[in-house]
Amino acid sequence: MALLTPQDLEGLTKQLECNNNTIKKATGMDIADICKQIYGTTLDGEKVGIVPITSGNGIITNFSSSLLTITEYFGLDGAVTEHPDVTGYYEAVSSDADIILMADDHIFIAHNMKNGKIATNHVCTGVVYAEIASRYKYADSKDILVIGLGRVGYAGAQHLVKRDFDVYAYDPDRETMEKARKELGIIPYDPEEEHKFSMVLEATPNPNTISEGMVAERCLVSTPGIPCGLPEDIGERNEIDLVMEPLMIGVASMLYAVM
Ligand SMILES: NC(=O)C1=CN([C@@H]2O[C@H](COP(=O)(O)OP(=O)(O)OC[C@H]3O[C@@H](n4cnc5c(N)ncnc54)[C@H](O)[C@@H]3O)[C@@H](O)[C@H]2O)C=CC1
Ligand SMILES: N[C@@H](CCCCNC(=O)[C@H]1CCC=N1)C(=O)O
Ligand SMILES: [Mg+2]
Repeated sequence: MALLTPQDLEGLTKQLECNNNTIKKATGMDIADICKQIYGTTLDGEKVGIVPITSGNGIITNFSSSLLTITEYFGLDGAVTEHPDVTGYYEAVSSDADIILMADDHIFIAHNMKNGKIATNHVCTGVVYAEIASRYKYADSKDILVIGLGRVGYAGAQHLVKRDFDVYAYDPDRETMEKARKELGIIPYDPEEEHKFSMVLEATPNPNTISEGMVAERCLVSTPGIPCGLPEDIGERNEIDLVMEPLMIGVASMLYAVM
């Protein structure tokens, strides 16, 4: 499980504004519209309790404050609890929070105390980044490439198959590829084939996972993967729209998912 670093979270609001502009240009919708489309829900100033968790690698200095920024960006009433862990959870529930946000090193959840709905960051991130890629206005077909079929990528591929896209995928882990081919019906991407895509979802923890042969002249690369999988030179040469940021889009998806 690749963990965020405080550096990843610097200038978060700026990163979100920049990505929202790219998303609007590339899809005609902003992040809130896209989340509303995915879940059929809206946000209405809900109270959000953010509970720091000290387990495992411990508290990431600006993680909770980043969540507070995100909840406020989407018009919700967020608050970070004074204490972490069980004491913090008790504080949030006693303060009548509608939604609890908290993460250990493995799972990051949004839990709606009023309707019981619960959502994880990795599934919500996969789904929202997949949805963004799939709404590219200049797509040349329903072909979409998914690079990385881990917890995030697999959820994204599943969402795209459900939405009737022709989902090609690549992951070096053979078992994962076999599972995705059998369970999702994805088409294994063959690098030998000269098949260039106008929509790419990348969800790997490695750089340079996107090669020249994968991207069409005009392409939307939607990637939650950290670090960026798109090599600098390809990004400059082709007309590529890049949607990439470390946390906010996935959290927006979690909030809409539990309404
Ligand atoms: N931006 C955001 O909001 C979020 C970002 N992340 C990031 O997304 C990335 C993926 O997270 P998870 O799915 O939880 O990780 P994971 O470890 O479950 O899955 C990663 C997958 O990528 C595959 N992979 C590695 N190198 C590859 C390559 N060259 N080509 C194709 N596939 C390759 C691995 O075989 C593995 O199946 C991580 O960097 C994580 O930090 C995760 C959650 C939210
Ligand atoms: N326990 C810590 C938070 C740990 C979050 C680890 N999870 C990640 O880094 C995932 C979430 C999005 C991308 N990676 C705290 O409360 O400060
Ligand atoms: Mg995100």
